[in-house]
Amino acid sequence: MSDRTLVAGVDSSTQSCKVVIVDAETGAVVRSGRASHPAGTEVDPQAWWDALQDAIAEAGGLDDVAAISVGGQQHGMVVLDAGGRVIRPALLWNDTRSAQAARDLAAEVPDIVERTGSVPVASFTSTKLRWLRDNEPENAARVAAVALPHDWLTWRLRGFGPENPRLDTLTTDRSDASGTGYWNPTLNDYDYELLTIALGHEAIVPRVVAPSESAGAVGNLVFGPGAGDNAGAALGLGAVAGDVVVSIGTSGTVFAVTETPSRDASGTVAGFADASGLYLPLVATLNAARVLDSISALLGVTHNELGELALRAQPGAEGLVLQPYFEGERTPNLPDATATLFGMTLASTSRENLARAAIEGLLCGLAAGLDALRANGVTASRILLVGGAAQNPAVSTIAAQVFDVPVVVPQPGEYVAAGAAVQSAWALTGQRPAWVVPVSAEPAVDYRPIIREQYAAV
Ligand SMILES: Nc1ncnc2c1ncn2[C@@H]1O[C@H](COP(=O)(O)OP(=O)(O)O)[C@@H](O)[C@H]1O
Ligand SMILES: O=C(CO)[C@@H](O)[C@H](O)COP(=O)(O)O
Repeated sequence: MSDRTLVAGVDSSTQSCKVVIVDAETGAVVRSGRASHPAGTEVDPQAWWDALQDAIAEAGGLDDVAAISVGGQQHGMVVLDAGGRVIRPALLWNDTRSAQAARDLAAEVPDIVERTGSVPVASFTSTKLRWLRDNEPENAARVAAVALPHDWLTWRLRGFGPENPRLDTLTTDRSDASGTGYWNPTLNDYDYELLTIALGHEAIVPRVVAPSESAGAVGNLVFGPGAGDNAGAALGLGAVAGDVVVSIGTSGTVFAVTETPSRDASGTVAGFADASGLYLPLVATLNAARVLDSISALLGVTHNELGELALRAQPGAEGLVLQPYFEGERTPNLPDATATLFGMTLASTSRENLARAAIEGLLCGLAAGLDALRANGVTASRILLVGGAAQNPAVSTIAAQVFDVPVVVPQPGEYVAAGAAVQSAWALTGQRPAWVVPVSAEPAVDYRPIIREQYAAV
């Protein structure tokens, strides 16, 4: 039997659950597993639990693992009754039904940006609680505790649930707490009054575990605090000042680790916290990797074939511009928007140009996010490009044409799960590990202003 110490990290993301088991000394992945989540913006958390069990089993189980930490999609509303039962399916970050509730909360609490660092949007948990209060009052009345996806999975893994409903043992971390809409990043604590304003009554919220602290142990298995997925990726990548992470998963996100909190009154930049004790100003779009899923399906090609088509077209796709608001949009805040294709002429309307317009459109949304971060004081020396769609060579090539700073593509990997594994090692040893992240591609800067100019024009 090996004498090396193994730690696990989980990413319970929108589309799937990923588990990595790594060498605590080096961070090298020893085993991994993955299982799909159901589609839709409303999901029974039991499906995440089942997927987690499957992914852990595929990763060879936890018998020889010393610590585990769970990262996950942010904001999802998991409401529990006094018996620890889930009251209704979770509303996910990309469910836009609470758009009006977000506007209502912003109007009722004029100093909400000072108090939470962010203008509320439909993604945030607080707006989902307000929607519940207004639309399902019987369910709202039963809410005894509110948790996030990573909080609930950690609690279940620690042996709690309807069979052992100790709501006071729920835990979270400051990165995920900061996305609820009722947490104050400056005071480093919940704003309980905002929670009550949202839900209509008081409720238990998970204890916020510090970055180096353990969330508990079961037998010999130590639990790290867990994190929101974007903060997890920042940890997994070891992002430092000057690094701006661009993640192209179900969501598109642009974020950086900063020493000071941000408060963008325009609502473009969310003033989140990171998972190391610092801050994580972040811009999120609703339309990212699935834009490419959709256009690949439309063209009847694989992702790689879509990339090949796109690279056969010229930058700017002969004027064809896809504004990819397939699921409404969060940034800009247009929850009811739909996608539009501009600039169709007989010459521009080709498969190659459509493939390129899809990649350019999703990247232009993210480049606008970079502009907003910069306007809020973030320095960008390079882009770290991650997430499912970053694995596509055409995406990184075109990213080097859309962003005006160098793009670095780390070795393909599950960086949210890797960040959770960092937390596991940190909780186990008391020391934050400094694992090396190899780079897989560094396309030369090839900035083509025409792409963003055309997009801005529509
Ligand atoms: N080579 C590729 N090109 C484009 N998109 C891809 C590629 N590989 C995976 N994807 C897409 O990436 C998405 C999954 O990315 P991931 O970061 O795991 O998402 P999430 O964390 O939101 O669940 C899926 O929509 C998938 O189709
Ligand atoms: O809402 C946000 C960030 O504010 C999203 O980034 C979610 O956290 C979901 O992430 P993915 O599952 O798409 O990676």
